Amino acid sequence: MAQHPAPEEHPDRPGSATARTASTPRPEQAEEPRQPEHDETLRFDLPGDKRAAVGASLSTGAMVRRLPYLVRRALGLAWQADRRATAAVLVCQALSGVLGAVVLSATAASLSRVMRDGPVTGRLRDTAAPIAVLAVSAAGRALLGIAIVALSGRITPRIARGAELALVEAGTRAELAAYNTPAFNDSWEAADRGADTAPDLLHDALDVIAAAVSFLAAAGIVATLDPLLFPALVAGSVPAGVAAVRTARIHYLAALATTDERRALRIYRWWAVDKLHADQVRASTIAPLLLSKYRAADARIAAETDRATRLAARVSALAALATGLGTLLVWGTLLATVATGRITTASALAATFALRTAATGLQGVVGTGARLYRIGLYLDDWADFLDRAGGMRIRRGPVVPGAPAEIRVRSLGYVYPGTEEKAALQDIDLTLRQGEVVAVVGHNGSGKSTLTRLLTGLLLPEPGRGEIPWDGVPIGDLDAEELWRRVAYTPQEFARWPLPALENVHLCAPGTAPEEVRAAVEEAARRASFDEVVAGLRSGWRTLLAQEWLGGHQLSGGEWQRAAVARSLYRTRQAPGLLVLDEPTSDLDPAAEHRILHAVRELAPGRITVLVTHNLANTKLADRILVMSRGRIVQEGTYTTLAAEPTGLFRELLDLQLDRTVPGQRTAGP
Ligand SMILES: Nc1ncnc2c1ncn2[C@@H]1O[C@H](COP(=O)(O)OP(=O)(O)OP(=O)(O)O)[C@@H](O)[C@H]1O
Repeated sequence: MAQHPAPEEHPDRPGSATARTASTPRPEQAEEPRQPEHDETLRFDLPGDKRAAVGASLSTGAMVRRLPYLVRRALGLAWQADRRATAAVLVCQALSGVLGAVVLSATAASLSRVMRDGPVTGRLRDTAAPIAVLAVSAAGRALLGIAIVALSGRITPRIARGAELALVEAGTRAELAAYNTPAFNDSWEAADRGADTAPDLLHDALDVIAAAVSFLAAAGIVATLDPLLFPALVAGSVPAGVAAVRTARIHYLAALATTDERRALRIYRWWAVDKLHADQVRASTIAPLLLSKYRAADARIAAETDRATRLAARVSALAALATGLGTLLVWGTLLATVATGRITTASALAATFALRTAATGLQGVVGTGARLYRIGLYLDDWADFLDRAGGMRIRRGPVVPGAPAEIRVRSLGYVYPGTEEKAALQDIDLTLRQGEVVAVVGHNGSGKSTLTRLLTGLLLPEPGRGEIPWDGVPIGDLDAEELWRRVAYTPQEFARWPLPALENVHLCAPGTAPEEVRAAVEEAARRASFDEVVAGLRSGWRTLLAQEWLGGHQLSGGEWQRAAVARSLYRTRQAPGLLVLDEPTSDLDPAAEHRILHAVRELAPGRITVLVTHNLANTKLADRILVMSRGRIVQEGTYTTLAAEPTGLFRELLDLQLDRTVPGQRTAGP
């Protein structure tokens, strides 16, 4: 059996036993009180998370009020997924309900006929017709049940895929800044779970409908036999119903309480087994550390789940006790009606059968209804994400930009969420003009990449923290799609798309004929030295480049970077506006780097070019260099002027880059 550490022993958990033990000095040593130190853990706290409140308010009344809406919603999803199958399933369900009622009344009729006074043969003959009806109806119901299962089996995978696709589409419509906010990540996670549960909604809705129909049919028969029995039936079923809702609430809240842990499990799992880090997992022998963190998170989930299960069991036990009393009430009422002669023994027998059916139906409505309600909460998260993309849906202005003649940056500052004490950018004032190549250099973390994300409109200036007008129009007023059509951008962490080489460069809309783009792609590839790579591929431009898939060709890091740069250079044909290359040659050999820098210069006329680099020799090709430190531009000039300054950051960095005399260095020669 796996030896999971007890949750309170987890060293990462602030306040955990181990953390306290590690940081609390023993009395004989405790001369100076020390502040306890704790590592930060993966936490995903959500200020203002509404779901805990929603879960806590889950009550029988709320569930009953919401049930019709949820059933409609489930059917709506099914309708979107497959109209004909949904219509067929509804017809089958209705027919099944009718046949259920027929079975019940045929049972009642045959029982009352067989228990009448008179000769046995006559009584048996009289039951033949209702029994035949009963048999045919029961067989019909069974067949309809099979049809319902088959039809919903056809619909539910379509609902699942539709819900998933809608979610992915909504995700691509969110602002980039969304990814920096915990609330967005959380709402994505919740929506993802909602998409997973969407198909269950149909199953449960169909079960609720079936249970409701069965209850109504049986209750109708009970009420016609003796109206007194009906309230007794309802009262007897209430405890089980309330328990079902309470149990659903306990499990929903437990799932909510372990959101962090479940997310941490996925993260540790990914780090442990993803191909991207498989070499480091082995070489740095980190597996035991990752697995211990995984086990600790798992243990916390197990502890919470056990607690919820114990609580739910207690609620169910109480409900079982109350259900016993309820059963006493129902059967006591039935016996009293027989004893007082309100109904005959034959009717009582029929009522027994109908009462059992009605009780099962009612419990089905409430029990499945509670589950439906819980799924409905997840589905709300999904629907909310589709509407608002986690509150971060891209909603920009309508202005369609042309290739910018001038991009200005005025008093720009930028603070990432959660880093209020340290602005990524401060007081940036800058003008970029068409035809110019501007290099950006500076220390790690000085804000270079952040600046490129703002210039390209991937991030927007926050209110009160400056403006970036493109030809006089604030960047937020530009239509986002149209703006990005004017941008060719290679980020520092470029994508390695799992696509054939040709598509990996042109990234055109589906259906684009290869011959339409081939010449331009080849030209871009030549400029980025990617042509040499393609020449060596087993199927040339048609080779699938997908390092994470078996069968996909593996490129080296530098070869991928050539592909990424070729992509941007190709795009300059369609996007004659702004070319931004963030560290485009960091993995390249000198020959490839040289060729790309030439291409940048060649392509400069007619566009604004921004080149972020740590290799200061590369800045010689720039018309202007911006030197950044701690979010500010601290120097500006050409290579010649900046290199000639006796002091300043550029000079300092240049000297360090040229200086390779280090202690212990061996001198050349014998
Ligand atoms: N998504 C993010 N969320 C929070 N802070 C961020 C985020 N991205 C960057 N930062 C912070 O903003 C600051 C500037 O980062 P940026 O990536 O712009 O620096 P850079 O100059 O490009 O660094 P490098 O040379 O290492 O690429 C850093 O302090 C960094 O920690």
